[in-house]
Amino acid sequence: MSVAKKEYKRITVKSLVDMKKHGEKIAMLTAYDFTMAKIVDGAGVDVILVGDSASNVMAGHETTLPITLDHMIYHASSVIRAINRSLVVVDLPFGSYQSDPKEALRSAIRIMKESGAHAVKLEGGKEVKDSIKRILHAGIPVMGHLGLTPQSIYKFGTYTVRAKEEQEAEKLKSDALLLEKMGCFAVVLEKVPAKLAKEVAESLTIPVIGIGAGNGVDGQVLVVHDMLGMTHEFNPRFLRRYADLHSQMTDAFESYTRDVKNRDFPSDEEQY
Ligand SMILES: Nc1nc(=O)c2c([nH]1)NC[C@@H]1CN(c3ccc(C(=O)N[C@@H](CCC(=O)O)C(=O)O)cc3)CN21
Ligand SMILES: CC(C)C(=O)C(=O)O
Ligand SMILES: [Mg+2]
Repeated sequence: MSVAKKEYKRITVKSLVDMKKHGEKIAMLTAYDFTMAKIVDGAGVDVILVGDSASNVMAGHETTLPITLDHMIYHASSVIRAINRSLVVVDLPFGSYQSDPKEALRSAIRIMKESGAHAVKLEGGKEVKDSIKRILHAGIPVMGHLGLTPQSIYKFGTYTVRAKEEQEAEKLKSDALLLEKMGCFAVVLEKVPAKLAKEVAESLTIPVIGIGAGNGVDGQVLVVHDMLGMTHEFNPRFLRRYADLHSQMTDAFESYTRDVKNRDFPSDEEQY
């Protein structure tokens, strides 16, 4: 099951559903800029998420709430210019889809038209079903996002595991089914018990992409700066670091500073 059975020249929303059918796991990472997206795409990552986590990682905000639709379009258009193969999904930011379905559709259309992205993602289930329907009716693919939904952080107060209680778990299961029934092409499950996430993945035909949702789902997503070890103060249990860029970059910046101060850089060969 672990070996790719098919070469996908360009990933489409349909390829992802195919991958699930064939038992091929889906790899997704975030990217917010051209240079990073070029590397992520070139490495064969299936889906690039232009996440509203840019609010934290790029802009330094405490939460994802402040980032605007204009900011998301700027990030997404930079990413789109870099990619050859990956499917690019863009988060609808807080405030751009919750008020009413028409505004949700207008926001989704702006993302598609002004960035060239392939799909949008938004947080929530039943509460946002009319908005999701409206966007889908315009022919825009929608990815759902359930479990820990950071745009609702002030409702919950913490980033703890979600859906540990029976009632919340039941709501999550019915929301996941609703998203599939409406026509979403995939759903992200964030920070929920692995057993529940597996159950949801097995009950759906659309892929379930997990972050802190265990190994029983159809794919995984991480924030690229986290998995590269750049955000060394962010330490959730679900995070696996594939590089230690914080220390490598610190070493590089310290060496550069030393070389400049010592008049070692530039050398004779590095000037005209
Ligand atoms: N850098 C970054 N990585 C992310 O994965 C991410 C963002 N930013 N911003 C938007 C959301 C917020 N996400 C989060 C935020 C916190 C935890 C978390 O586990 N925080 C604490 C534990 C909190 C608690 O248990 O009360 C931790 O252990 O770091 C997980 C996902 C995921 N997203
Ligand atoms: C953590 C992922 C799923 C996300 O929504 C983001 O990066 O904004
Ligand atoms: Mg997000």
